[in-house]
Amino acid sequence: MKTDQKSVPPENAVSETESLGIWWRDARGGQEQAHGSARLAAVRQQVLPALERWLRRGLASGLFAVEAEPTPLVVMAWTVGPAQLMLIRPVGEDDDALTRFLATVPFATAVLGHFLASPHDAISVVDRAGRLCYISPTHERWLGLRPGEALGRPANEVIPNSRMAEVVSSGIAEIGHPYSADGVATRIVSRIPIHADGAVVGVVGRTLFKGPEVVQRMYREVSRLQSEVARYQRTLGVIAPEPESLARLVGHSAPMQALKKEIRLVAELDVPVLILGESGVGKELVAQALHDLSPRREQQLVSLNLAALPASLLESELFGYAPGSFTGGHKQGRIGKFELADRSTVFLDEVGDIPADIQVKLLRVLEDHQVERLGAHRSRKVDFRLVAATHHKMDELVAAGRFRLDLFYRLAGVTLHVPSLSERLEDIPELLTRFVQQFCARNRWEVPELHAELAPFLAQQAWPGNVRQLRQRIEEALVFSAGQALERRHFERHGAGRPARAQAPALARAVLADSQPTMAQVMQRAARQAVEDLGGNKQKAARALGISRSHLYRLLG
Ligand SMILES: Nc1ncnc2c1ncn2[C@@H]1O[C@H](COP(=O)(O)OP(=O)(O)OP(=O)(O)O)[C@@H](O)[C@H]1O
Repeated sequence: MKTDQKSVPPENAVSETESLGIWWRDARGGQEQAHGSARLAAVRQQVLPALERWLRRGLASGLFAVEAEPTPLVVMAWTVGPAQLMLIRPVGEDDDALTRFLATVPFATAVLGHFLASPHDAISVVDRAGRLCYISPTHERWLGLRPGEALGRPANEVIPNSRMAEVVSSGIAEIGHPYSADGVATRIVSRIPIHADGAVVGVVGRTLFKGPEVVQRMYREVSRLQSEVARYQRTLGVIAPEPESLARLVGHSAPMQALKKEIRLVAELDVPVLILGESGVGKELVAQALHDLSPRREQQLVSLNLAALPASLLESELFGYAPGSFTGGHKQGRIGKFELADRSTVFLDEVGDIPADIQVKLLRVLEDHQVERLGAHRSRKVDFRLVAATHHKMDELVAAGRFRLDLFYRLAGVTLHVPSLSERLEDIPELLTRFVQQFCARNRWEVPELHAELAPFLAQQAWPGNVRQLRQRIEEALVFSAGQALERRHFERHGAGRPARAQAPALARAVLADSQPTMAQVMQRAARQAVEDLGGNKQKAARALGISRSHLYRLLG
């Protein structure tokens, strides 16, 4: 055991059983008195040097330990006028923690003093009535109090939002609570009830001034790490294999990543989705992905292109017809797309082209999911999810009175916008590689080398037909590359500088023939010319123009 005193010789030992003794000295007259154990006088030689040291520090009172056999002694000392008074007692095994602390730590009072005066801790003590009986200087300064000013006052009058009185009543400690004087938690507070004889006699409050800064530092560090993890997760999201349906949608440009994220989010939900975007951007692939990632994926997606059908057929395709309801129909009647899509998704492509009378019927079906076949007198409830797509600007159609606003709201529970190729030219290298690989796989070709200048060259071209047109141009170039390395010249075989025109000669001719046509006129003329050039084969004409068949039908009128 460490003390500031040498060991007392055994003959001067104070036994464990000896009781408290009082020693008194008149500093001026040197007069001494001792009361208590007769053997107390025997430790005088050990106690006095410790007392002198304490006196030299000029303190009015003190606590110190003195080593003795068989037990150490605790000395409490006071200066009263010119006299010094000491209470001396041995430390026993049953002594409380404080006494043992005092007896075993030679600088025990300095430790206690540190706690009371620490700039990082504020201490206050209330009695059982919740009145302040001690408040440390640090706490006084923080609260703007003069020394001793708050003593005897209720804690909740002096300390904003104090809970000392509550802890006196409950007797339950509150450890490490955030404390706020004015709504912003800047301190950590512990309130500890002190029990004596089975009752709460007071509460010690301890406010940590340094703690919150540490907590805030940790919080900042955790936030930094969290955002780092999120960044890695985002990166991994790109690296990790995508679901197949999303992988079919080639492209990792920022707009495509955003779109894929939205698809994942929306797919799960049973809301109608309207997919918007120019012709050939991949709206159908988006619709398929929405279905494949939805809870309805076990069933087949049911699709219908509304622009590719004459109005007379559209109604029966959508809603079906009852047996014998019209001449030329199947005898046993026919199920419509909505019924076919029971527990699945129905995808209505080119929904902006739907005739007005069918818009009304469609609205009715969307409102209550009741489908009535043509010529039938009963309707049937069908559990379908609707996904629709259009290249039209729907607000313009609605403003022109060509599309019902109420139907638009029904369709567009959520709208997804598919970016045009010009908005994501950085996807061209990936699209080029994918389309080349797919073409070669289909035709059992070896994948040719792709010239380095190819992707930048393609990115410089205009792609009014978007990805569909790009794909068609790549496949055409592959055909004429005859298995050699794919180069720019394979895209320029028509001699035109711009592949967008070169692959659509009819369109180029139409543009050159008339110096002032509107774009719509140019497109219309090009469509007619292409159909004529290709012997009336609309499928081939659409391919040659780099547009969808439905788009071609629209142009032909
Ligand atoms: N991101 C893409 N990744 C791979 N292929 C794509 C992508 N976008 C479009 N395509 C391809 O382009 C062609 C047209 O796609 P799709 O039919 O989905 O376009 P769309 O927007 O529905 O066109 P439209 O409005 O003319 O019907 C398809 O061959 C499709 O595979």
